[in-house]
Amino acid sequence: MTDLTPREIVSELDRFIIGQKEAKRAVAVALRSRWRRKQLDDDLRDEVYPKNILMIGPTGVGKTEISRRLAKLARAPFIKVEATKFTEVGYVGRDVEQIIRDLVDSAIAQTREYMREDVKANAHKAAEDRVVEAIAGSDAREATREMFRKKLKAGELDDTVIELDVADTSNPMGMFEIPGQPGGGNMGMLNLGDLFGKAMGGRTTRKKMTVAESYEVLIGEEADKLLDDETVTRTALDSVEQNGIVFLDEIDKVCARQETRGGDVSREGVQRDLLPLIEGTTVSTKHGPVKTDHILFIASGAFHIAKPSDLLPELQGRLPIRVNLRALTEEDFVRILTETDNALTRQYTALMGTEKVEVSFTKDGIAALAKIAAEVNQTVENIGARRLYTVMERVFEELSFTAPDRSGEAVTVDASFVKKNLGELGRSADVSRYVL
Ligand SMILES: Nc1ncnc2c1ncn2[C@@H]1O[C@H](COP(=O)(O)OP(=O)(O)OP(=O)(O)O)[C@@H](O)[C@H]1O
Repeated sequence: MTDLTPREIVSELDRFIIGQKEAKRAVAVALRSRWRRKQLDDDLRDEVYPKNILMIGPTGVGKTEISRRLAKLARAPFIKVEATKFTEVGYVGRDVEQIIRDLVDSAIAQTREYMREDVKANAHKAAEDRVVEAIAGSDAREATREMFRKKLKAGELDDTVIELDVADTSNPMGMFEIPGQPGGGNMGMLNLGDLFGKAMGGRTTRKKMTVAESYEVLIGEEADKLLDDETVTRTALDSVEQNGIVFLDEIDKVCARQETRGGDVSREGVQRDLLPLIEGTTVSTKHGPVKTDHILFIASGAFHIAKPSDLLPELQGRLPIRVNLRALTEEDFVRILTETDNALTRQYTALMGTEKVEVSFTKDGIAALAKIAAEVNQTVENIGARRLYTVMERVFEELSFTAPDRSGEAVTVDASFVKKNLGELGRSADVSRYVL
């Protein structure tokens, strides 16, 4: 849970996403509403429902990215699901509950990660003891241990190879489905490795590695020992119920439009199946029941053909906040390429830097990249900012391959570099359909 104000949340999102102000504001308010709800008295708190959002906009303009970044900011469990998945053959109504089960699984992994961070200091000490013991032997005198401990801290032992008993995380017994268990899917699955692993105090395996390598492994292992599974699970379940975010993509594709019949029946069925989750229900998972009442749902779709008003009225009512995201322009592409913290120009420069090739971009080089991306989007198919990835990959193809032979060189990506590496591709819709 974060106590950032809406303005602060938007400014954090600005670091990664260009434009789309309306959507950023909406998610910021939704997150702040959670914080406000937490401040209320118990009885009122249960009455306040999340401000679920419907994001409307073409593909690749930042809908998922905004939601994912928001979740990261709030340390909230997050899952993205395509609503159309449930129209596939073989799916039945209750399968939508799997969304919550998957959310729980990822929350457990995430919670463990965060809690690991918290216990790391203690784990560090325990890992150090194990390394020293592996080097000095278990019956070494305290003075000897101390001497090794000092060397260890100074990094002098990093390349020493030691043998250690570490937890065996491989699972030869695999997953075992218990026949006749109701609920299907994961409910009836038991991980025998988990079961026996715990019952028998964990299997271990003897491994050779350098001290430097062993450290990370041991810290992870020691941290896990300090964390008890029950606390992790309890915290994760609570986090899902109070902070969870479900991103439901392609919701427009499960709209039943009035003029069509047939296949649409199953689509409306999917909406009906999803409804209880959004309205608030209890889903049973192998870790315990989860109430979905306060999970934030962000539904999204292009709504090119169907309209939001084609959604089931009950569903419309549960997605009260509507925001439009606009298609991205050439100018947006220039900004996306340069201004965000994770801008592609930065990524490529850093990646080539690992080969000691110094890449720099000129203004006209970036303008050329943005222009081509915008043109191909227009002539072939508009896939939004995703086009930048394919264009960049193509422009860098040659350099990516030859970089190891060009160590020490400087490469300037200007308009002519872009032109040279794309050749006629950008100009021909027929060719770019396949390569860009
Ligand atoms: N406005 C933007 N600013 C910066 N990067 C963006 C923007 N829009 C999209 N991107 C980048 O493009 C990629 C695709 O965006 P995203 O996954 O958010 O698409 P989307 O709108 O959710 O589309 P879809 O509904 O098809 O999943 C991401 O890697 C994202 O970082």
